[in-house]
Amino acid sequence: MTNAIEVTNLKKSFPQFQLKDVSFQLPAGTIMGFVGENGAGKTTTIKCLLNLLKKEHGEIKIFGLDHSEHETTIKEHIGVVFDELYIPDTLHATHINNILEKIFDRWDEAYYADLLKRFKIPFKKPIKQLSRGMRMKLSIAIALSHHPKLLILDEPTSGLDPIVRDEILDLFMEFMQDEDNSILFSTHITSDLEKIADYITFIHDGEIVFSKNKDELLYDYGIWKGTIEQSMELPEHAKIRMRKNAFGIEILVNRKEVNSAFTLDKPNIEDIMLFFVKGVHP
Ligand SMILES: Nc1ncnc2c1ncn2[C@@H]1O[C@H](COP(=O)(O)OP(=O)(O)OP(=O)(O)O)[C@@H](O)[C@H]1O
Repeated sequence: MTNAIEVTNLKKSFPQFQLKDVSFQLPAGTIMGFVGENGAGKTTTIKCLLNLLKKEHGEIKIFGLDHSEHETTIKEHIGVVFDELYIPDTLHATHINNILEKIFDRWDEAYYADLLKRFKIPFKKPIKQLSRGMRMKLSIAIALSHHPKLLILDEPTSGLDPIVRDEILDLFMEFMQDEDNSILFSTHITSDLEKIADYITFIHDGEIVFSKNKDELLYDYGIWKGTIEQSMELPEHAKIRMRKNAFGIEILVNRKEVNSAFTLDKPNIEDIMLFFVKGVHP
């Protein structure tokens, strides 16, 4: 399987923040959720991928090509959505069509019009008069209308109600019907990822904690609950992170290393993130 994105040892520093040797691969034909708390480095990584920020070190390949050397070719095949629409807000959807058909060789005016109709976005209303949900849907329609092979989405569903989020997730699933298409999707809404992601990459304080197949991730970890004394019976090497709660302690464990006599709860993505961010080494 080829990779849509390959990031190797990416470094970027700001005065009070560093991306530290960020590496991950997004296999073509799959969806990766990119998660981490506020300020963890998701947008910085995405901006480096898109060459909107200059990396200091490392290698970034998109469709197997260096992202900077082949920037123009690559951008013809990428659709990008940020959490806001960075377009002058006096423009309306028809103006945007007239501009983008001159920029993208593969701009599909009919498909753009279809998406606007489907999302009930008015063709002739200035962007500033659209609701947040409508602006996001417009942004997604724009990203899809030159038939990209890769969508890079930075919190595309944040601040949207569950109905609109569901419509947008459906559209992403439709996009994935072409089996070469891929999505990198940064979000805080981990339940969206539980629905659609194949891989989860978790960044914490500028470092990748894991980048794993979602099903393996959810299967490999378990949550054990009990008292400190009872926890002594768990093998030390199985324990990953520990948290205290009102009733005792919870330990994130490597399920394969724990005897089946122990009862383990199934974690979700949010549980796993919380253990890594708030938990301590046992
Ligand atoms: N241009 C900049 N100059 C200085 N610091 C910056 C700049 N851009 C981002 N940062 C800092 O880098 C860190 C990572 O920011 P980033 O936007 O990548 O996080 P994020 O994971 O996308 O967060 P959020 O979920 O809140 O969007 C933050 O501490 C931020 O303040």
